[in-house]
Amino acid sequence: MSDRQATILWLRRDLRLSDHPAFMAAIARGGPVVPVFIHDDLVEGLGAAPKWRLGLSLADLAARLEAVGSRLILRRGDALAVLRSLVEELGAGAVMWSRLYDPQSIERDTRVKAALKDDGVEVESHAGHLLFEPWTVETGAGGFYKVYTPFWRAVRGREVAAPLAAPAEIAAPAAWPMSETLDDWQLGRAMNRGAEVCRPYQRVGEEAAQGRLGWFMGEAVGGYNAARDLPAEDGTSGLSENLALGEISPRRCWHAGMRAMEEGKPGAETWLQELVWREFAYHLIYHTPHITSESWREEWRDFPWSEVEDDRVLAWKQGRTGVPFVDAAMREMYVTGKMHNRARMIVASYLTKHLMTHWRIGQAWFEECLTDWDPASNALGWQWSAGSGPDATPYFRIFNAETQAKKFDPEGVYLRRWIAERQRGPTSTALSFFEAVPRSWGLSPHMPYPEEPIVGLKEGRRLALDAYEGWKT
Ligand SMILES: Cc1cc2nc3c(=O)[nH]c(=O)nc-3n(C[C@H](O)[C@H](O)[C@H](O)COP(=O)(O)OP(=O)(O)OC[C@H]3O[C@@H](n4cnc5c(N)ncnc54)[C@H](O)[C@@H]3O)c2cc1C
Repeated sequence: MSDRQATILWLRRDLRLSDHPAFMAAIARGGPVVPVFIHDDLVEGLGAAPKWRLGLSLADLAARLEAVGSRLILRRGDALAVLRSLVEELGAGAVMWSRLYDPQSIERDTRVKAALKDDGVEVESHAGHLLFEPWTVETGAGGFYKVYTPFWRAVRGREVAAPLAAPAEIAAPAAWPMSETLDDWQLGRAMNRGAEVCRPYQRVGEEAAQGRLGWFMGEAVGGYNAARDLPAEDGTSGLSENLALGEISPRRCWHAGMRAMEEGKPGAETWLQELVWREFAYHLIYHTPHITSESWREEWRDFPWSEVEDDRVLAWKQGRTGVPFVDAAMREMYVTGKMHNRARMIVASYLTKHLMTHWRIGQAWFEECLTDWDPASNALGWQWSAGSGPDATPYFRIFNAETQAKKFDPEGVYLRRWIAERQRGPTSTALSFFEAVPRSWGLSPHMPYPEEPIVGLKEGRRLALDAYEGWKT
């Protein structure tokens, strides 16, 4: 065995053992494999909820690795500096990782790859986070897709390789390098008392994710077409948190969906289409990285959105706008770390249209609060809702939260679940919002619910349309 046979596996958003091409490639090199997670500036910059959720995932992965005789090494610092020092300590000959596609990760990974190669280290980046690498899907004219439906048509018939099994054994180095601990990192610090409230809603790790996928395909996908629009129902897969951190691979999801489709389950194709929305979001973030920070359509960059975080924006964040559907959804996110997709569209519409506030403010708040936060899907979701993005809903399509509630929550179950103030005997779920929020917000379930919306639905619609007309001309 050469003295450069050890391989470092740099884990990031691929926190699983099965269907992990980079892991298998590291094992195939034949020497010991040292899995490492680096707490660098990108991790430091995560919002409170996704950072806390990452910590739960790392703890789960560390336990899984130990069960197969391996370990998860934790190090804090600049990624290149940490990898260089581990290469030196271990005498490692190679570093491998699964690719990421957001602009910050690409910038970092390109720099790290070039420097390690200059040092004479073998470096390989592998697929694993997506079904289709963004540069492999091209329009007839040779460009990238800007519209979802032709993107879906281009990929739906493609061969997707079957998921790989988890390694049964991972060779360990003669001596494990020093590791920091998750306790040292305190990834949940910014969650404060919210962590305890939010914890029961998290389905953490590979085993839980695969179990949920099995449940969804067995019990729920058949009813997905109708249930996916009903925020009070448990009618969607709930796998976004697992996909965001790579606790489950999209390939595993794809194959499960395909099997359900072949079995004639009615919602399966729609579900696969949703999975491909995630791919589309990554296709766009790769080809047009400005989607994360600027209105994707250039002409929208001077739209008169406010970027001031005034009292109305605070009311939106705190679930106190006086528009029950909006408030229920914002509270759902604060308590569970997730929000139903229809609710995401409604709160985004209310912020960017009724409150005439820039989508970036909403994007940043979601980044703070979502345990399924994903750089690509969040950016696309916001720009789609605001009207500034690719294949976006037209700006003048303004959701009416009241009509939406009547249609998709006709019995008011979702509203009662989340808004305590409007009830005599509120549920513990509704009350838990007040246990999760910062004390500094000064909220209590005994406060009266706002009598009037901060901006009425009709009034806000008119203001938004007037602003749009004025801007267009
Ligand atoms: C303003 C806004 C912000 C959003 N931010 C995020 C985010 O930060 N992270 C995130 O994962 N999703 C985001 N979405 C997309 C969507 O709301 C969630 O993916 C979905 O609610 C997750 O629930 P689920 O796992 O039960 O989905 P299912 O309905 O079971 O769908 C299966 C999977 O498909 C993908 N998917 C579904 N809908 C979409 C979509 N519209 N766009 C992209 N991928 C999709 C997800 O990975 C999801 O897990 C956002 C949507 C909007 C409108």
